[in-house]
Amino acid sequence: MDRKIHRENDLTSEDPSISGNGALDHKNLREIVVNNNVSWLVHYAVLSAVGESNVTLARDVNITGFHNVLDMALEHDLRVFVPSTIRAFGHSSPRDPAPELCVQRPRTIYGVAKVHAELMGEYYHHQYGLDFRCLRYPGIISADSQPGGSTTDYAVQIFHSAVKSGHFECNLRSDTRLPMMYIDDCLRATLQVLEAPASALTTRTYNINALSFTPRDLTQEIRKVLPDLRVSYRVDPLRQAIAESWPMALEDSTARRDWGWKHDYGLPELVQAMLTHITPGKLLAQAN
Ligand SMILES: NC(=O)C1=CN([C@@H]2O[C@H](COP(=O)(O)OP(=O)(O)OC[C@H]3O[C@@H](n4cnc5c(N)ncnc54)[C@H](O)[C@@H]3O)[C@@H](O)[C@H]2O)C=CC1
Ligand SMILES: CC(=O)[C@H](N)C(=O)O
Repeated sequence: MDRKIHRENDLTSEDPSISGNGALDHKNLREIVVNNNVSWLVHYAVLSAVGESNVTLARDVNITGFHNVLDMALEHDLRVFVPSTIRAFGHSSPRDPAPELCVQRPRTIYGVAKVHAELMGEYYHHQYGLDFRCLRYPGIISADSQPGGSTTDYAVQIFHSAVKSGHFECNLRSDTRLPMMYIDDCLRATLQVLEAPASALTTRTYNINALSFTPRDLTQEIRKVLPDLRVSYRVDPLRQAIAESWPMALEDSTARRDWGWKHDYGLPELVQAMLTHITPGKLLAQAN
């Protein structure tokens, strides 16, 4: 990519070049675009798990914020990438696997906003020629960021607990299978789709899949390294219901065919990478 990818900063950013509401601040967004010679808008800003408790704000950030991005893209001839999610599906979607094109009736403001983004991006692509690209991410597993309360976060928290106390209390049933992906695969897929020639793309919203596992599968794999790990289950009925409305896997043959998507991390590699990154020293530093 010849020009910069600029990350919109969040509301609490200490970056002096950014002020106000990030993605909601049209003037500020324009300044960033112009001053940084931006060519791609990579739009990650979102209210996810917390969105449900403040729907008005979630609507502003997740829907109005994306409208700002679209307007800016047309004004300045930019290309747009936005991630979507397994949350863009719902109870009435096929679950194993979820195809790229199917019924999507999510019941959270986060999921509804993501479907909205998929459709608006595709509309702008067909109507105005916007180069819009979107990947539906599975649950992303990363050692770098602390779990923020999302339903897939158990699969991050378990590593921190395993190293810190040797005990993890899981809020999902042991047989709940969800699609997941290690962060390195996610970032590589994102760069790959940004760099793919437009002529290779047969759709603008792609599913990407890596691995699917249950809390029990994950526990067994971690125990190969940390045999003393104890896991107990206290199921949160709300979370369990949410997880059961999501796909267990995503059908991603189009991405594999169009731009060569292929994940590197299976379950053993993911566990190895997470435990390598989460050391007791790091956990101590985070606690202080
Ligand atoms: N983490 C995951 O498992 C998955 C993530 N995704 C997508 O990836 C993207 C990043 O996800 P995460 O890092 O997990 O989310 P996150 O919730 O950790 O981060 C979202 C960021 O948006 C920022 N933000 C909120 N309001 C803003 C505003 N008005 N202007 C600018 N920034 C604002 C927040 O401060 C936060 O830094 C999101 O679009 C999410 O939907 C999709 C599927 C799975
Ligand atoms: C899949 C997601 O978008 C997120 N990680 C969540 O669990 O809500």
